[in-house]
Amino acid sequence: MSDIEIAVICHETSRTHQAEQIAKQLSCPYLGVTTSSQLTTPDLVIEVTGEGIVLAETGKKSANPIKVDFISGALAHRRKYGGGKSQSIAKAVGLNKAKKLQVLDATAGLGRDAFVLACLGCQVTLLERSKVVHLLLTDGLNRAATDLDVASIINQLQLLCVDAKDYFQELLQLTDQFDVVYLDPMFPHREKSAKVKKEMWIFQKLLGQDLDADYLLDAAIAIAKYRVVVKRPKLAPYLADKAPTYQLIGKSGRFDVYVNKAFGS
Ligand SMILES: C[S@@+](CC[C@H](N)C(=O)[O-])C[C@H]1O[C@@H](n2cnc3c(N)ncnc32)[C@H](O)[C@@H]1O
Repeated sequence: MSDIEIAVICHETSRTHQAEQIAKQLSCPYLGVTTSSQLTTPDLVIEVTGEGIVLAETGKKSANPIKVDFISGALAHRRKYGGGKSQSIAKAVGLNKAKKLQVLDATAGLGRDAFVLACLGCQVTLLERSKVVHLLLTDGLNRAATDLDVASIINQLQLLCVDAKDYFQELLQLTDQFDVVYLDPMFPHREKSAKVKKEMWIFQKLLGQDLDADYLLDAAIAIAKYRVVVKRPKLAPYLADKAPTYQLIGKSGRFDVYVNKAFGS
């Protein structure tokens, strides 16, 4: 992981207590009531705002702050018009063959893939090891849990702040708990979209690359009842250099599917 500097700020005095608590939790400084564009250091700030918790760059050029939003924007659009079980992610986890799946998303990130899977009926346990990302995701989940349209979907998600390597060790004693293990470790992005670039840049600045990702594959295969799905950029090498049983290839990304056994067997 990278060792970039991060601090907490808030937009209104009424949020001071919450911001101080978050700073304490993350063991980083609290810089008071201000905005990211008014600061030049540190590199990144967590902004506690009336509309939720945001991760942003400091400085005048700060744009596209990262915030988890399951209620509106791209994920709301995907929930309504995303194509249901004909989407690649649905086929990759096996929703064209099994109706209800228990999925372990071992690299939760901003929870977008997990949310899509929950919209399609999966129960998803999410693991996130970064305390900052876990904070953003918890905030997004809490806000969405009070929204009438998405609350029932959010109920299908359970988030844990843990390193998947430790969690996998515990699971080796309890086989068959998860039908599918889903992995989407960080990989340097080459997509052209400015927004994605900026967001990935902030994320890579915060997290670095997941250099231990190869280790996750064998452990995931050992615990998944039916299959492991790995999301990769289209041209990326296989995780752990291991060829999958088959692939689903899209425009910019692909899913590598490692089958342990057929559904129902
Ligand atoms: C590319 S992001 C995942 C994006 C996610 N699929 C989404 O839809 O938002 C990868 C995330 O996995 C987390 N991660 C990587 N290795 C992990 C591990 N061993 N245990 C838990 N989380 C991990 C990183 O901190 C990062 O937040």
